[in-house]
Amino acid sequence: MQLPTAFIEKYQKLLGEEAPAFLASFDQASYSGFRINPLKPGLPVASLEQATAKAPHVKTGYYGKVNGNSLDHVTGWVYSQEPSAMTVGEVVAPQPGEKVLDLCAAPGGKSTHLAAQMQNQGLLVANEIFRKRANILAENLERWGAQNVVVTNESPDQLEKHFPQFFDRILVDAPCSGEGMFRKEPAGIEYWNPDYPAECANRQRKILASAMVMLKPGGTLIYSTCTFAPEEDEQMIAWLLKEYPDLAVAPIEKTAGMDDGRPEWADGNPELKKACRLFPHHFKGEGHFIARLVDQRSSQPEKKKKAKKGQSLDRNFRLSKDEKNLVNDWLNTMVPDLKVKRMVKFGSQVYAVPSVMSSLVDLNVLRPGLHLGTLKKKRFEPAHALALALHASEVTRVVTITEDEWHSYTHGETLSGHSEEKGWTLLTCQGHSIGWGKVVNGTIKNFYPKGLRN
Ligand SMILES: C[S@@+](CC[C@H](N)C(=O)[O-])C[C@H]1O[C@@H](n2cnc3c(N)ncnc32)[C@H](O)[C@@H]1O
Repeated sequence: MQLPTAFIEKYQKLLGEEAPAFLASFDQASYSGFRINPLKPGLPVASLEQATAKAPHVKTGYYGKVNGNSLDHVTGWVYSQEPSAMTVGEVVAPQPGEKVLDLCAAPGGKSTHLAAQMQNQGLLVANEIFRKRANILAENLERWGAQNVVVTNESPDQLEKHFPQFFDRILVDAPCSGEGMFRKEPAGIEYWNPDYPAECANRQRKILASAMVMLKPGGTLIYSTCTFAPEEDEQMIAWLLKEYPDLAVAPIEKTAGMDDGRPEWADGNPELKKACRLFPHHFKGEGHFIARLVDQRSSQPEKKKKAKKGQSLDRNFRLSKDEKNLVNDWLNTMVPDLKVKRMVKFGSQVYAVPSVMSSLVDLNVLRPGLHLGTLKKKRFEPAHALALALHASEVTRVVTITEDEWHSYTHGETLSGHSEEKGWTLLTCQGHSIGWGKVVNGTIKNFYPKGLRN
């Protein structure tokens, strides 16, 4: 690989004796990996057969490639993620019930990992600044079947106005110079110049300043990049510690091949050793930097905010009584155990909002929670996202189809010869919830979203 001379000289200086091994790693093959989804009701057997090894550092992680068109992938039983990137979610370690923010979230590798650990309890806000990327993020989270995720499309400085001191845990997986992606995406090398890391660092400081506005006293901030540049890594943590004296670096458990942070590449503060570096000449992955910081102010018990008279968290998004009844009747018949405490509509689209979510007003929200379905004239049509978030055991009417039929279904075809009982049914294939069908005169009408058909 043709690396820029200035890049080579920089790392020769920084790494000394280690530099030849580091630079040689750019000519070696890159690593692929995937995580399995514990929110789904079984193991993705076909994908696991493709795994080359278990990733020892991530509970749900494996080395190997998954097929993007496979049943496992299309139904969200697996997520393809590079093995060093999956270390981040493991360090974030969100707990069920917490309020968590993934501030730079698209396309959703880390968000899906966080959602998996939260077990549908609490709130994960997955935010992305660019609309197109935010749409991809929402799609990936929908496949993953997480029920407690709100997807927003805001810049960090807008988001901070909405969520002051709100989150228990914030991940800033920062836009960076991406030196750890050179092997996978060599085109990225063209953007690199000696000043690029410093430019990225300016942007990262702004993003981190917004993150700090949103962090609760006593909360945890996780900062990660996929670059080796000290300006964006140790020097960024040194800056945080100076700017926010309440923050302290917390240790990260390191397994084979993981390096300590390098204090000598910043201000010499030995605390920086607690950060984690993943170098491709030591670790089987593309490269990452991760630091965990804890706010040492004591956490305060939450005050319940009273909605002002005539206002509510969801004003503008309320369903009428009739609309609510329509949705609840459908849910009670088809998914009796799904209890929706907070329901909103965006246009004709109905969502279940995580109850600890703040107001939706004045926030650019793509997905305010689990998409339940669409209000049609006097009827309710369930959303594809709802099918992907449910297990067959939770749904009163289920039809199991073969893999060949699943292919036909994804092409938009109707299915025949299954069920005589009229009405909605969840379709499953090899235990995977794949979407909705509606039985009419012995055939199953296809409700696979047109935009996903192939
Ligand atoms: C490293 S990527 C995130 C990858 C993601 N966390 C994942 O695991 O799939 C950084 C993200 O930050 C977004 N970004 C770019 N500029 C930004 C800014 N000024 N503020 C916030 N996010 C920004 C990018 O669009 C990109 O999606």
